[in-house]
Amino acid sequence: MMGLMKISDIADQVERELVSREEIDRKIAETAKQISHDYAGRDLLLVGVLKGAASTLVALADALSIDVEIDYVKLSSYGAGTESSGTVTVRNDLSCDVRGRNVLVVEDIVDTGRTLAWFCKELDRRGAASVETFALFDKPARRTIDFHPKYQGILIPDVFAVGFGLDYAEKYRNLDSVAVLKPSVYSKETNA
Ligand SMILES: O=P(O)(O)OC[C@H]1O[C@H](OP(=O)(O)OP(=O)(O)O)[C@H](O)[C@@H]1O
Ligand code: HPA
Ligand SMILES: [Mg+2]
Repeated sequence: MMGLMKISDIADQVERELVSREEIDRKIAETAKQISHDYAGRDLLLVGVLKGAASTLVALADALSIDVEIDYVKLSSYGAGTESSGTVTVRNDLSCDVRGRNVLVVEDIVDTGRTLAWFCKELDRRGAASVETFALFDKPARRTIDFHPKYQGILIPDVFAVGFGLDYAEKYRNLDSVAVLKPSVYSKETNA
């Protein structure tokens, strides 16, 4: 692994590690194997939900043994804070037509479930042949919508997490594992 930021690089800001890099690598490898098996011989379009899913999508695509097409959509519901606004908006749309395609939506995290539930419905509306989901991290305690990704990720407790794509105020996405920040980080960053 090249120079991704590690917890030791920002030890002053981190309270504790939540998910190790080894656990992430294991989950990605296991899921990639399952997806390669499930979609063998079929067309597959991977859709990463920006910005958070970028790290997960690249890691997953690298671990697949089947050929796939890749596209991205930018959705947003959280803004700069730690609470979902409740409204999902498309900030940058897909560059392709999903009509008749098998789509696998790739996310960093499923939290309330609003983003994935909304986007899956939208893909159905656009005429996708099939729509499945993978979220690398899963916070079931926070669900407000009954949503279960087909490929289940690593379960995490009801705490705000950063790293491997997950941000706080657009920072920490390039941390190589997942951590909980010290409360002092949140109290300092009012308008930074
Ligand atoms: O299950 P939910 O409660 O909908 O939360 C999950 C979504 O929230 C985060 O995105 P965010 O809107 O923060 O955008 P980002 O990916 O650019 O950080 C995350 O990447 C998921 O897309
Ligand atoms: O715990 C989280 N961290 C960062 N972004 C998020 N979006 C939903 N939950 C989270
Ligand atoms: Mg975010």
